[in-house]
Amino acid sequence: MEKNKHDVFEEAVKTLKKAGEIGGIGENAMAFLEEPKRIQQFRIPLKKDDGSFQVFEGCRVHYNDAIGPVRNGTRIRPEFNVAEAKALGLFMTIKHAVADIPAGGAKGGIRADVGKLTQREMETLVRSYIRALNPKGPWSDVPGADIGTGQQAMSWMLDEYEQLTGHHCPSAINDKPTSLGGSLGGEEATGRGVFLTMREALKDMGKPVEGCRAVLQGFGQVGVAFADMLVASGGELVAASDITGGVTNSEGLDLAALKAHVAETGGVAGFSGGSPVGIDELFTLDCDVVAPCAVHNVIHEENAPLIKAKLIVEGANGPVTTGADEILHKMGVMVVPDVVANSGGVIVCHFERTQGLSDQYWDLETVYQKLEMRITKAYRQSAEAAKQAGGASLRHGAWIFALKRVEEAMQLRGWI
Ligand SMILES: NC(=O)c1ccc[n+]([C@@H]2O[C@H](COP(=O)([O-])OP(=O)(O)OC[C@H]3O[C@@H](n4cnc5c(N)ncnc54)[C@H](O)[C@@H]3O)[C@@H](O)[C@H]2O)c1
Repeated sequence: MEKNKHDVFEEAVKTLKKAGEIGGIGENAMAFLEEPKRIQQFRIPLKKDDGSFQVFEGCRVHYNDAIGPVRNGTRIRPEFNVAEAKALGLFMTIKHAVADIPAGGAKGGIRADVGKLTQREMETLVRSYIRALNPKGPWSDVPGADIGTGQQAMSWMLDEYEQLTGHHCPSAINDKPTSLGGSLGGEEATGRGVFLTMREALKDMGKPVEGCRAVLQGFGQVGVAFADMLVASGGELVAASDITGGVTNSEGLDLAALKAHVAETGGVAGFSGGSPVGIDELFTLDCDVVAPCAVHNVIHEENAPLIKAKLIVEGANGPVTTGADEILHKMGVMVVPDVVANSGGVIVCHFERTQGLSDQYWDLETVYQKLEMRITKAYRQSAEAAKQAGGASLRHGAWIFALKRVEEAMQLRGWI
């Protein structure tokens, strides 16, 4: 997968340019949007517990803030790089706009291997990141979590921010635990959203969720929440894979047993309730829906023509390459794009910030209800924009809808 890491931003810009062309977005808007508005880069020194010393590279991309303050995403992994942050910052800009969230897109992170850091080193690194970034609060830049950062890291970030500013401000950081002002429903939000957008797409195809046969790549936070809702709604999970391997059962996998197996062994491989299948091979199985919820670029020009499902729902960011997208569109396969399908997390982050600013915290039912309303609307708006663009793909529909909003905001501000 890492062989594609330098292509991530190029792939994102290809989609940007194509959507801009189909949607008639003006050349000034396109010229401004082809690179981020601002990039902060910094180096973080760290004295390690074993007496050694290491310097870590960090960055934060503020892709575009025309429709509101930028938000979200702090990634810590050994391969993290600026191109990745730029691509994800652009995706975030589009995701916010398509879900009618008045926020811009940002992404940042540190190039580090979390597994090789002690807890104290991790805390120091994360606190140093906040000092280097010096975020200006909820009306400017709100960092959230991503790969390598969870609720503990976000708690340290919030504390560091509040120590620096001298006052409490829960809405300055997203993805916090509820005891520090986080929202209920945050952990399962993305997987729920993947399910809800799949349901809308099936509706458009005249098919019910009941009896729908899905294959899932990625048995993590997103994949499991998606599978839970699928099975609870009468659908069948006919194959699942993670980094350890895959398993298939045409009669439907026993989800509870699979979850217990993963909890016990650490992976899907070796589950006795089905037959082994390759981690990418499962995409070409006989099924109605493919849900890639692991990593990017896994559906490409070689395996796209072999896909039998009529619907793909992108739980991961960028799992379908631009080349594969064109092939699938011609084959009549609908792809619910990442910027809509996996926007559940971003939407609940918006709720988290709203709750923090108002000091009023919602129950789970309220969060779920508002999530369903907002993500369904994002899907509908994208489908309508695709139709208006003369039968464009749902991905281009979503991007066109978002780009028009961002373009209008930039025009009103007098930027372009
Ligand atoms: N968690 C969120 O709220 C959220 C929001 C938007 C997008 N995403 C994206 O969704 C994807 C999954 O996120 P998550 O939070 O569930 O992560 P996670 O770490 O909880 O789970 C990832 C899963 O993918 C599997 N995996 C990793 N590499 C793989 C490979 N090469 N082939 C097959 N399986 C592989 C892992 O074994 C694991 O089961 C990521 O691409 C992430 O960027 C997540």
